[in-house]
Amino acid sequence: MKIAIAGAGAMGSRFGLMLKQGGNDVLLIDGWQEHINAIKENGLKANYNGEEITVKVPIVNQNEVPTGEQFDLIILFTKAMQLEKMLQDVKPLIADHTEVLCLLNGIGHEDVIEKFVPMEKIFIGNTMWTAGLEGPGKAKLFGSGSVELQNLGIGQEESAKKLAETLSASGLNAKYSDNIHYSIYRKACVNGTMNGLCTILDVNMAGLGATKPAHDMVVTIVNEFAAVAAKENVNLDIPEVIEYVETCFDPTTIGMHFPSMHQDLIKNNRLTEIDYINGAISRKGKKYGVVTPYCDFLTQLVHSKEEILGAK
Ligand SMILES: NC(=O)C1=CN([C@@H]2O[C@H](COP(=O)(O)OP(=O)(O)OC[C@H]3O[C@@H](n4cnc5c(N)ncnc54)[C@H](OP(=O)(O)O)[C@@H]3O)[C@@H](O)[C@H]2O)C=CC1
Ligand SMILES: CC(C)(CO)C(=O)C(=O)O
Repeated sequence: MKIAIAGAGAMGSRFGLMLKQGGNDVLLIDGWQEHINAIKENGLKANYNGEEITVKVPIVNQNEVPTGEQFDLIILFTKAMQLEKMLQDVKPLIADHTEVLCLLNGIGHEDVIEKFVPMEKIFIGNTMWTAGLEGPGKAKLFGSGSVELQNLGIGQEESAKKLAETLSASGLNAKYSDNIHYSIYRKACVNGTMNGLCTILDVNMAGLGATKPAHDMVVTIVNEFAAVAAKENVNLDIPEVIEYVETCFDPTTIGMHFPSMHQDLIKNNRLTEIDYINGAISRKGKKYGVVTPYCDFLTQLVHSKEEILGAK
């Protein structure tokens, strides 16, 4: 399959690497020139579950996407605030048959994608895979993960199932979800707790889980997400979601991971996706008349920290 990864940071590199190793024809697309140069010169390097590997994979700057090339699949893996610009830049690659899969964290990305891609070609989902960048062209990939996805367009279930099979054939452990809005809210509860709290407290997920107030904070935040989701007819099974969120504390699975928001702000001094996670719940809460004090406060704390650190 001919696949473009639009946004080849940590996660785009992971998916690109695994899909390439799985025999697909992969093109990475990104905007970070130093990273592009490093991959062009030395290949994509990765510490892959403890083993140092190099994979030769083509990469282009999003300002110079090849005209005349068409892709079967484009996987969107930018940060939420970069999504619209990326879609504008990759527009020439979107042919009539091109399927577009969005696996970004956060809520409501379909509103942006719909401006560029016909509904029947849009697939949305989320992932529990993790990844980090050690520097330009060098990824750190450990542990295992999963993907859930569904079609947005009516009658595209078979295409969504095939897409999940394609990802799974490269070891990405993908499955079709028959209620992706539920899955996205469920995953957003993971990010709404782990990402902001680990960033403010400067710990990994296992470190957060080892603190006494962690459980109460998780319970309160999940309840705020659930109250907002219910207004959109997504009825979260709150005890199950809390249990799911707290699996992230396990140091033997993904607990040692510093969430992507921590990587952004604390490691790389970059702005965060908080407005698309807890901030989205605050905004929706105001719209629906639901109070969300923890999400409001966490959003404010992360924005204050961005200002203090002069993040860009
Ligand atoms: N990392 C993780 O473990 C997980 C991340 N996600 C989600 O996946 C999506 C993509 O995240 P992720 O792969 O972590 O994003 P990254 O921050 O690794 O990459 C996103 C983009 O940021 C820019 N960039 C990244 N690092 C630097 C740097 N040091 N200096 C300059 N530019 C840089 C690059 O583009 P540009 O130069 O154009 O800005 C890059 O394409 C997000 O929605 C995230 O929440 C989901 C699950 C796990
Ligand atoms: C759940 C978690 C923490 C890892 O998949 C993530 O989504 C992130 O790092 O942003």
